[in-house]
Amino acid sequence: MSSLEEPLGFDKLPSMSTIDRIQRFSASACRPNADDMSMGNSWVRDVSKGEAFNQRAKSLSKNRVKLGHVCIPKFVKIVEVGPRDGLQNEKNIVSTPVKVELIQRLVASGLPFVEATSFVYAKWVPQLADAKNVIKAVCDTEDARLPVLTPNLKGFEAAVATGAKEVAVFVSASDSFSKSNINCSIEKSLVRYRAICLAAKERSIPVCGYVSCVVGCPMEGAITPSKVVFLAKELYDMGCFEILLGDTIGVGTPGIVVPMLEAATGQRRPG
Ligand SMILES: CC(C)(COP(=O)([O-])OP(=O)([O-])OC[C@H]1O[C@@H](n2cnc3c(N)ncnc32)[C@H](O)[C@@H]1OP(=O)([O-])[O-])[C@@H](O)C(=O)NCCC(=O)NCCSC(=O)C[C@@](C)(O)CC(=O)[O-]
Repeated sequence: MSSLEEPLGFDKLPSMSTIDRIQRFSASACRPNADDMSMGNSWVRDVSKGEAFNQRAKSLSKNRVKLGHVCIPKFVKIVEVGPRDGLQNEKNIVSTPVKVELIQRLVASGLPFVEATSFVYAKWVPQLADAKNVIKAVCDTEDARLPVLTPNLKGFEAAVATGAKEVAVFVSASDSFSKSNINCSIEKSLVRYRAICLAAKERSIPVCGYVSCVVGCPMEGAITPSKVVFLAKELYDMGCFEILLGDTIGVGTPGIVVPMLEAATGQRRPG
């Protein structure tokens, strides 16, 4: 067993009293600062885009504290995705009022980020066909940010017209997964997301960027970190204020996730 695979004993965890309660539970605690929200501009002002991405990635990797020989993050940002990722796979369609209540209860429980729904093709994802009505009902929520998934400009325009204040784009590190999920190649999806980021910038709408299948794909198998690094940089350069790396099918182990994260945060050359 390598040191990375050793379980972290409870005695090594910081006690909850050492973590400020307000910091843990307030929505603003995890809100990106003005630079983070500015669609990447502040980081590309003085340096080339490649250096900007590396600098940003390195600064993110400083968010760590050492406990014995184990490094853990100083804080963990929780993004609750149940109303979107959870409900999109439900066999029975959940009614709009129940979805709205679910979002409101999640926010009331203290979660500062709740992914509310997605603006996708209803024929493909009928469970979320009521995205407009859900967003109309919750868009004035003040205690949390409620991003929505938008796969193309059509989805982005519909989301913003309905009242969404933050959107997310989602690229896959596997071309096969991309084709089966959004019916286009990785390259074509990046073209779509650039268009979304441009439109979002004009309206000061923050865009976060998902990379899915970061360590494994159900069709292509193992995914190399270099693909993740390439896509994270693409998303960052087009203006995403935050990059989320998803182990979509849950095949990650420390042995493969850690090298991928080190590559993505600029601490090692991607393999
Ligand atoms: C991306 C598309 C739309 C392309 O779908 P397409 O068929 O290639 O699109 P198209 O442009 O050829 O248009 C076909 C029809 O879709 C409509 N259309 C086109 N765009 C939209 C839109 N935005 N909203 C509503 N309708 C739309 C369009 O108007 C047209 O309607 P018709 O004329 O036939 O009636 C489709 O493939 C789709 O909706 N896919 C669903 C993808 C999805 O929701 N996947 C699950 C979420 S991703 C995920 O779970 C991973 C993640 C994020 O969680 C990360 C992780 O877990 O790691």
